Amino acid sequence: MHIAVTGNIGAGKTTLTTMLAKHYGWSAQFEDVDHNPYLEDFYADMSKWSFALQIYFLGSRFRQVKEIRESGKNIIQDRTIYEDAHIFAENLNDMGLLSDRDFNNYASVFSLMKSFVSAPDLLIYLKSDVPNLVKKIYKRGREYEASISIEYLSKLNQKYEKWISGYTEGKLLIIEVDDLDFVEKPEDFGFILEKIEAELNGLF
Ligand SMILES: Nc1ncnc2c1ncn2[C@@H]1O[C@H](COP(=O)(O)OP(=O)(O)O)[C@@H](O)[C@H]1O
Ligand SMILES: Nc1ncnc2c1ncn2[C@H]1C[C@H](O)[C@@H](COP(=O)(O)O)O1
Repeated sequence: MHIAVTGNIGAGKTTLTTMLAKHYGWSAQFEDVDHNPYLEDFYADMSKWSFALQIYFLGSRFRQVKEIRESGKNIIQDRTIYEDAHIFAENLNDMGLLSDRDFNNYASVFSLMKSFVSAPDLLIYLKSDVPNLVKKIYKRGREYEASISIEYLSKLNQKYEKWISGYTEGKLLIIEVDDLDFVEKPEDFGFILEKIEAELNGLF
């Protein structure tokens, strides 16, 4: 079984992935953030570092895809390789922060990799509006994320909505998280578990 949690920066993916892995006793796969050699530089100068960061995330996410394929374990994954390409890289190109030449180069590598990627059994999209994302990013307190603009988050949210509305690769569960506090309220976490189990009925 492979479940992936998807959503904008600060939506609660890492938190939910951790809680689900603990609840089901499954392995969790997290994004390469703390040891990422480009992320801090990227936020200081997006145009200069966007290509290097995209290639780094693509490689690191593809390593996870390979591990999921080979391990045979039940895995909960925090963000997918699709988001790197369809959300972040595309958005940087739209914003003029990743040149057409670099984006086309990136896209051709991604399209090659995509043929090796299997969709998760269930994709859980954590939908959140921009003011709530800002609050949660602030609560998390990573210094280099202080420069993230409302414009950047709004554009990413638009990309997410577009991508999710056309997602047909597998089962999809959309959870509106702004009125949920699955960290502090067990009943809110229970609500999410019920939804997941209803989607995966028969697969558990
Ligand atoms: N539903 C929620 N209710 C309250 N706080 C939340 C919720 N989801 C996430 N948080 C908090 O918001 C911050 C960002 O969450 P995180 O899981 O790191 O988001 P993501 O991995 O999507 O970027 C963390 O401090 C986390 O504790
Ligand atoms: N592909 C990416 N391009 C740019 N930035 C990215 C990409 N993938 C993740 N990120 C950033 C966004 C956050 O600052 C950190 C961690 O993501 P989060 O949504 O908070 O788990 O990496």
